[in-house]
Amino acid sequence: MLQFDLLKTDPSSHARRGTLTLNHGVVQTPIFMPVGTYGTVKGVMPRSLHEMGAQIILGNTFHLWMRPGLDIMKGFGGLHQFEKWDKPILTDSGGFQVWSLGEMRKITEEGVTFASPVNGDKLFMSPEVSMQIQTILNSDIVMQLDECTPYETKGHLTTEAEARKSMEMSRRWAVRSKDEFARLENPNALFGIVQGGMFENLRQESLEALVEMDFPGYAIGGVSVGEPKEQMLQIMAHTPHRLPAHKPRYLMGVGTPEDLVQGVADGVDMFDCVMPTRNARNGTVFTRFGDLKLRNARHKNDPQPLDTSCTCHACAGASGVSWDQGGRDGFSRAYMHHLDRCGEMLGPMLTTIHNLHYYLNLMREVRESLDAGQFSQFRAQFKSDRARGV
Ligand SMILES: CNc1nc2c(CCNCC3CCCC3)c3nc(N)[nH]c(=O)c3cc2[nH]1
Ligand SMILES: [Zn+2]
Repeated sequence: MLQFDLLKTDPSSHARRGTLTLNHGVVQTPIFMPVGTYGTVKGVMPRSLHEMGAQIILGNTFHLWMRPGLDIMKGFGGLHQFEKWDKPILTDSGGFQVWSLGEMRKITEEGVTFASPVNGDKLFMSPEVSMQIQTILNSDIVMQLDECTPYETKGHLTTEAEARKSMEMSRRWAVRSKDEFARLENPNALFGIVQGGMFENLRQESLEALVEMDFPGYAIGGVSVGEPKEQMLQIMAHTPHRLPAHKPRYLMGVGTPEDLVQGVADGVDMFDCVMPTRNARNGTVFTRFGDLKLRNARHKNDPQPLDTSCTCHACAGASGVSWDQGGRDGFSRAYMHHLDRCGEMLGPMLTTIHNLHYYLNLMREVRESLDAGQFSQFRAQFKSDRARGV
């Protein structure tokens, strides 16, 4: 089941404020969705995800199919019980992940054949198989199996003809995904995925065909695949606001804090990205006033927390009072720099909590500015804060 209620639209952009009601709960949009590939948001306990305000997290069909496998998933009645997350979950169809296997796969109209990266077994993924797996996972939002059209292959830019071929196969796989989803009587929501590469005419054809099929929600795929930033911004400016206003729009695999705010302005409701979690593990920290590299010696003796405005456990400790508000319970940059230098596991645990809290809090501030009709003022403040430097 899926119910999307549009609460407010911003007069000076395509930004909108909404509420998404799913089987496992209600999600306020615009929203950032933490990525939990193997059934865990790496290094973060579900209780911490609740504390930082995570409303929906991502799982991955491909990875969970490989390990722990469908029998175990079936035994637990799905991913919620297995990973002890009781709020909504969105699963990707596995297409993008199989593509990332590179040479180890063979694509035909029927589906994708590939060698398991876990034990080398020959495996086959089709729209039907992907729907069967996602039904066992019982995710609240299911993604169709699609082909993520590459931006370039071995230095050769994807041509319009190649992008068309790929987009048309994804459209045929959308039909097969929808038919199988219905045959399985899955009570959750299936999203169609718009493809078309960097070609606006193909994006238009793709979205029109998917809208015709009347999905409960839509994703924009095929971006953040190594294309120049301005090309991604061009697709963001073209496609999201042309999708049905009364249905949720999900931009896959995007992006930096700036990309998220721009995406909201372009009419996007949902985002996922590995940046906050992956960058946290290599000591790159997002803050209101710019990004910082923990490894840098300038942090060696700095008593301030990662972000002086932040109320997360790393920056404000148990009191939750930020440095700027007089709080002194957070960990210092000096300590975080030390943990990074020593390779201590507490380091990535704390930077992950902070980075996720930063992304989730950014979206909370976006929602509040939309509620107050202040989104354009928020964007100006966000831009100047981020340029201030840490
Ligand atoms: C990082 N850039 C990017 N990601 C893309 C993704 C993956 C989005 N993230 C999924 C989570 C990661 C692990 C658990 C699920 C894409 N997925 C699909 N199905 N199609 C795309 O065109 C597609 C395109 C994408 N571009
Ligand atoms: Zn913090």
